[in-house]
Amino acid sequence: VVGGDVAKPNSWPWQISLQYRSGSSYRHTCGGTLIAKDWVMTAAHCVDSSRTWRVVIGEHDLNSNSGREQVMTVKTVHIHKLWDSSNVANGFDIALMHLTSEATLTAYAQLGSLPPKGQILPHNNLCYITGWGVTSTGGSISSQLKQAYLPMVGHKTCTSSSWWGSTVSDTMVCGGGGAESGCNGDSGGPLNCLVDGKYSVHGIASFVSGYGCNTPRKPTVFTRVSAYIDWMNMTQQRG
Ligand SMILES: CC(C)c1ccc(NC(=O)[C@@H]2CCCN2C(=O)[C@H](CCCC[NH3+])NC(=O)C(F)(F)F)cc1
Repeated sequence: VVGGDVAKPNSWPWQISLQYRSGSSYRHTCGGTLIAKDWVMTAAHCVDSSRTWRVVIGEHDLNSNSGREQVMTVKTVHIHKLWDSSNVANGFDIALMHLTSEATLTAYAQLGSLPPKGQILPHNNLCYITGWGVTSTGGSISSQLKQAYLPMVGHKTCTSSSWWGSTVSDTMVCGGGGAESGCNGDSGGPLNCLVDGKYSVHGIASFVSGYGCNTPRKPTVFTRVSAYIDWMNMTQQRG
C-alpha cells in the first residue's frame, strides 16, 4: 500500500496473509479475504504457480507473534477457468482456496461480507484497500498491515482515455487514482467499501500501472466481487 497508514491491529479481521514456503520458512506474497471458515478468496494471479501455500488469519505484524494468528494449510486451489495469466485485462482474476480445516471465528478472525450479485457502487463511495504490499513502487513490503483510502472511481471515469481506457472491463472496479494505491504484495487483498454503515468486500486487488503503483489517473484495479457471486457459490458447493 502506497500512502495511507498502519491499520489498527485486527481491525480488518477478514484480511489474510497468503504465504508460500521458501526454504525453511514462509514468505508473504498476497492478500486474501476469509469468506467462510474454510474458504479464502484471492486473486488468480497470486496462485497460478504450484507452491506450498499457507494462510495466516488474525495477522498484523508479519515479523512478530501476537498469539492471535491462526495458521491454516490449503487443501485445494480453485482458479477461475477463464483466467489467462498472460492477460490480466481479460479479467477473471479470482480464485478460491479451500482450507484443510476450519478457522475459529474470534474477534481477530471474522468472515468478510460479500456484496449482493451485480451491485455497483457509486463514484466516490468510501473504500479502503488493506495489505502488506510494498509501500512505494519498487520498495519493500510493510511488516504491519496498512490501509489507504481509495474512493471508488466510477466506470465512466475509469474507462476514459486518459485513465485506464478499455483495459478496464465491466467485471472490474477502480479505486483511488491519486497519491495512494495498492502495490506489489497487496494483490488478492480486499477493497473494503462502506455500504449502509457496514464494510463489505467489493474488490480483489488485481493490477496497478506498470509505470508505478500510484500513477495519477491509473487507479488500482480490482476484480469486481459482485460479478462472481454465482461462480463462488458453485465452486464452494463443488468443494
Ligand atoms: C492489462 C495489462 C496492460 C497490464 C496492466 C498493468 C500491469 N501491471 C503490472 O503488472 C504491475 C507491475 C508489477 C506488478 N503489477 C501488478 O499490477 C501486480 C500484479 C499483476 C499481475 C499481472 N500479471 N498487482 C498489484 O500490484 C496489485 F495491484 F494487485 F496490488 C500488467 C498488465
